[in-house]
Amino acid sequence: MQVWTTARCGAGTASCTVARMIEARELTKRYGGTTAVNALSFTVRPGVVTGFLGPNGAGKTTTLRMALGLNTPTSGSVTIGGRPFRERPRGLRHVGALLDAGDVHGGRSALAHLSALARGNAIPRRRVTEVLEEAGLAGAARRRVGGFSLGMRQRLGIAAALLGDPPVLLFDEPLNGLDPEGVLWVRGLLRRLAAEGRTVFVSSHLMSEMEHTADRLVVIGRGELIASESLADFAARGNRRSVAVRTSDPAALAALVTSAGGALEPEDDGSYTVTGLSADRVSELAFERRVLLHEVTARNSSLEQAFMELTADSAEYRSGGAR
Ligand SMILES: Nc1ncnc2c1ncn2[C@@H]1O[C@H](COP(=O)(O)OP(=O)(O)OP(=O)(O)O)[C@@H](O)[C@H]1O
Repeated sequence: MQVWTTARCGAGTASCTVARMIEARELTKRYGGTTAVNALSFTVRPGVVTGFLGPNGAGKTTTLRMALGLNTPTSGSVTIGGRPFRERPRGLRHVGALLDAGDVHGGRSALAHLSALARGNAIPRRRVTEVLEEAGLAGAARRRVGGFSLGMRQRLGIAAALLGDPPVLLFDEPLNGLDPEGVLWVRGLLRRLAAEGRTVFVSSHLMSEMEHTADRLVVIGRGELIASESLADFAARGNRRSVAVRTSDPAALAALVTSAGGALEPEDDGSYTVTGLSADRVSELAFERRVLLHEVTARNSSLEQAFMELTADSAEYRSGGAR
């Protein structure tokens, strides 16, 4: 079903791109002694899904709230289309957002909630019906939101974000509480919104949620920028060219590896991990110097591992068993 009508602006033109960009510059937010966001700079462009990733407490919600003018930065700035969001006269028709799905009056029906938002933002009433259908809530439109499950509230929050047919969309953890069908729906929706030339910025603390959806990533830890790049570049960064090796002459292998610029670390199971060299290079070196290898295996770290490695030092909350 094609519900979108107003969000196109000659997608791809330079002025359209600028009008839809989210830009954070040295963005900082302190709460008393806690620095939630620290000198954060990044750019989010239209036409792609940008994942906003970070461990619990990294500062994602605080950043999104500042982008939406709900929190004031301590210093620095965040703009949408070159201006702070507060100065935007068109509200939901310019920027749609899902922040806290629970933040809806429980006594109202989904229909009444969306209708009130539509009235307040000069959005045609037919959009309410369209987004209820899009979110799979048409059958529950007249039910009180207080009786909604977490997943239904998420769907309602997403419907509200879509209501103004906005060219810029921000979603804070949109997959929370959704069933598998809902997860697939959101993934498809985010990709479609981006393909239509919109700016789609979506937060998550799980790489597994983003790796099938996002084209680019902004990764933060303890409020600071860790990476702002394509998914492929991020994966390559985490891929430390590690090679698992077994040998009966570790001293000779260590000398070879070190002289070639790599490093050798022993593992608990008697094998060794070589970093800084490819598996082919390790094999060649060992062959040239007659060092017998019993195993040479290239290890590719997954995106999840890359995320864990790069955010390990900045994760505020870790379970006791996490390494
Ligand atoms: N209103 C507030 N007052 C004091 N501290 C706050 C406030 N809001 C957030 N913080 C702190 O700022 C830091 C960042 O919180 P934030 O909610 O932005 O992180 P997050 O990345 O969205 O985390 P999560 O993935 O758990 O939702 C945390 O240490 C949090 O405790």
